[in-house]
Amino acid sequence: MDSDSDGSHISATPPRDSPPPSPPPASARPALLLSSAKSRTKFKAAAISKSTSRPILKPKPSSKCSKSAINPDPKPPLEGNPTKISLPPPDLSSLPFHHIHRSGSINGSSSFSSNCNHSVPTLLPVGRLISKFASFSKTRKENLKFEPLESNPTEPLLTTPKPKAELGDDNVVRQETGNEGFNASKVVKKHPNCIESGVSSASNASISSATRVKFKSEGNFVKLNINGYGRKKFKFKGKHRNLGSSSLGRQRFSRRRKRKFGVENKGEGEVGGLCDEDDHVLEIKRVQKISSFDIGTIEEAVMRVRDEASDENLLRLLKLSHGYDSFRNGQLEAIKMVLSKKSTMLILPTGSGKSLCYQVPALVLPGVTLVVSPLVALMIDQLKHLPPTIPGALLCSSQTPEEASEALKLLKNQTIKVLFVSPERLLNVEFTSIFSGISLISLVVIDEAHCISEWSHNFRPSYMRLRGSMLRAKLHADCVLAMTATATSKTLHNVMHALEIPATNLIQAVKMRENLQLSLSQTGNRMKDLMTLLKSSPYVEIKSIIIYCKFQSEADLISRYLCDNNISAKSYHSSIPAEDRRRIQEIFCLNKIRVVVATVAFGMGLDKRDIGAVIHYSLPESLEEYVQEIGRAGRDGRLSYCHLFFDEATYFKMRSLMYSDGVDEYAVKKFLCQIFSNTNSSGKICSIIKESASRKFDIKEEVMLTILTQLELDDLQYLNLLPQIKVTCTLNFHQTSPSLLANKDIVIAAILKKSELKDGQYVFDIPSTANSIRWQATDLSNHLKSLKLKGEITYELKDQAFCYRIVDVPNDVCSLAANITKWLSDVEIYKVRKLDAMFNAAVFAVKQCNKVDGCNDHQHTPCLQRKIFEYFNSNDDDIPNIMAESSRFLRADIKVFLQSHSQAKFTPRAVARIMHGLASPAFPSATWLRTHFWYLYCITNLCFKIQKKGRYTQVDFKVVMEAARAELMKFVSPSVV
Ligand SMILES: Nc1ncnc2c1ncn2[C@@H]1O[C@H](COP(=O)(O)OP(=O)(O)OP(=O)(O)O)[C@@H](O)[C@H]1O
Repeated sequence: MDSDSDGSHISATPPRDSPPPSPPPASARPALLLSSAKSRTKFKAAAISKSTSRPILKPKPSSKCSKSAINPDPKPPLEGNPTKISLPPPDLSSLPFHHIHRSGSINGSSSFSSNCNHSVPTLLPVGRLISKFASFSKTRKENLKFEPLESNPTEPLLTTPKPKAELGDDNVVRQETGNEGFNASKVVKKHPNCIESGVSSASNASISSATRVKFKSEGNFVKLNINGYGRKKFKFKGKHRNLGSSSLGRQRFSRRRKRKFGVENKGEGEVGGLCDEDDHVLEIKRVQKISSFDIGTIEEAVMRVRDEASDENLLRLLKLSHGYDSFRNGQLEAIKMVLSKKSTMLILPTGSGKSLCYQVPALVLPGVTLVVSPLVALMIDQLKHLPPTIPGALLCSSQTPEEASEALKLLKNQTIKVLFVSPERLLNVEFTSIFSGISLISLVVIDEAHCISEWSHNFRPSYMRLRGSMLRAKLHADCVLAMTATATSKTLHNVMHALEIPATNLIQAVKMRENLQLSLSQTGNRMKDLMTLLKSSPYVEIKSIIIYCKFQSEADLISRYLCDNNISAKSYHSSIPAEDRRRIQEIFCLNKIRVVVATVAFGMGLDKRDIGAVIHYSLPESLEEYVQEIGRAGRDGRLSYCHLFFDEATYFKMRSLMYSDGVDEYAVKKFLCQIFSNTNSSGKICSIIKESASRKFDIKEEVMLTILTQLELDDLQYLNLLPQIKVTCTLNFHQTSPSLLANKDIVIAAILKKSELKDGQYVFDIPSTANSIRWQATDLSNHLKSLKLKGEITYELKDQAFCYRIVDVPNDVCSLAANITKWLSDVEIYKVRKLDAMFNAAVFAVKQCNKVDGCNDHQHTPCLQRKIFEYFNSNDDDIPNIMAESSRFLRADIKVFLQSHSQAKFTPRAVARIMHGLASPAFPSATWLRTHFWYLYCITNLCFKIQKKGRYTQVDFKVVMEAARAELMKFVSPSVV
């Protein structure tokens, strides 16, 4: 069923297959951190400055602060040597995928592109991700030329039902079903995504996981992933014949399973089992539809659409290429807009099928469709989900040079129809030079387009550099499709402005799907309440759940706790190695674990259709984040459950954290001085070592990048950003002597001139050496690599740096610094407002909802949907908050703190951070948590003394900063009161 609704409809979703959930047990009132609880329960209007558009303009020169005022060597803000925390470089050796070349692709014989050759490889994603599929290995050997894949002997074949003991969920199921009396309300009907209960749970679970692998749509790959059944019969005439055989095999396999397990599945468990089968049947039918037409028929359909992009022609093409019977809300409109070369902004809810809106045009348009995606994992996932009729490839930083050049070759030959790239790659000069003078790209798709806007919940500096003018100039792309699921009107305006999309070309459907039942509760003991929730109906029966939390440590703790309580769970966050994360996502998708406890890092691009519940253990940072995360539930259209736990203590902590990126004008000015310190450097490569600069200016690396990105943008254009590299090289010679090698190698000659000899090793700076011979730094690095391969040298690189080329030097650094600081501060305020809006919506539902529109107990679908709708459709900047106005001890504490650290240099922000228990590059927690102002000490009911980070988190950060400013003034000149 298509569960999407049109924008006009915002209402509660009546349960389709199961009764409404019985409410989780009432949770305790939250314990307040400080004694001034009264003042915090009242809302007060926030004094927040209003700003709507990018405020930075090239500053006019002022007499005080001119080019000459640039001081290249600012003093560090803190005397002494702050503890240095060095992070290991990312390990790029464990690449997540390879390319598979399958000779003689569908495209080869087609006229998708006039330039297409006859025997061209189709690129498919593969790698360890799928290496364990034995059936696939077979296919590989027979039909395809593949790279060797790693096999995991410990891992059973997914197509084989697992022995009971291996299924971690079994105990859980038994125990939880044995625990049914836990919740008073008895479940009559099961949630369709539920765990099968009873004795046969193991068998059922194994069916479930096995069949899910077989029937899950995995684009190019899975449709080739023959499981060994029914290979003889196939209808497809082209190279995709495996596709047909695969689906027939699936059908047969499914029937056998039905026969084998049908008896045990009777009763309650049957519901779940049948639902799986229903899915399978639908998927089989869809795949059969695609496979039962040959390429000629699809080509003909494409030609018809090219002649006339009518509803009828497009629908026919959709059926043939994707096997779907109809378009969903917004899809047809978006496809038509794109086919008529109109740049379009598309806002559709998560899981509503945005990808289809570029996939169909990719088939029809003559050139390549370039899809810009923020995450490698997302790109891989999207590539996997391309239908077999659309060959695609991707380019990302974690590829080997061979893989990247292979993908580029396919792009140039137009053997692919879709290329996924990261924004960084798209901005790379080497990449864009491919397109100079030729029109290869028909359409540029910006996925997760909200990342362009600094006002979005997910701003990415590299996305900000994507501009309509740049795409036209560098890629000759005359049509842009920007897609997102969540954007406020301010974000939307920003994105459309950046990409030059006319206001009329906006397609927007409802923000949320209707099959999500939203509930929430204020909690005093989240872990206890979470366990209660998971053991009560309907959650106890749901077989696939995501729990979102704010902190990595929380995720680890909860997953351990769940495992200890016989709920199979894994934690997922960015500190977990990429390979392990990939594996966790994979086993979750195969329903081998029931719960993933994750930070925000999990879920982008996750297309698991049967997630039955999303639980927020912590408040999301914004309503956008909330909508996006709950949108991962119920993608199969079935009623799914989303519960949010919130409490004031976590809100205060999160609100405080929002200020951890902030910078002072003073620091920005010093940073700008450093950037432009070499005024004679026009055209040369400059670099700033990230780690040391971050400590020196007390600015986080991401914020430094944001500032540099601002300086590059159209309205300023002071510099061009270059790829980041490690700039310090320590080199050893092995075969030829240095001087002899220098005679025949210009790079070595330059290195000898530029390097210092330390312990027999040559230490030099790569950018300045490259400048001395007018080379690109990346070319010099490549040259060193080739000398290393020849055995001439070995070397080590360190000091990751921002690299840039200066275009223009600002006349007035002071006002430029002021403008940038103001802009950063506005972004910070906006982020805080988003959190306030999220918290307020939760508080409203719990405390103010009159429960007349269908809300009851903890279930607040209608009122939360209304709040979300209002949020996305209003420009209201005046969002109230519950922060304390001040504390009577604040000034006194700051005074004592300054007196006891009189040797250190503080800014008001640095002091406020310490009072909020926030670390910064120059004031790392390793050093500063020793001060007792870092923590708040509380005495619990049981007379235990516990410490909580952030003594003043309940007081607005800006208020603490102002108090610090006043005390610092007094401290510096005691006459100031
Ligand atoms: N017209 C259609 N009919 C039926 N299913 C469809 C249709 N269009 C897309 N789908 C299916 O909907 C699911 C979600 O599609 P897709 O991943 O493109 O969603 P999305 O909007 O990009 O989601 P997200 O915002 O989470 O990335 C996919 O499994 C896809 O095959």
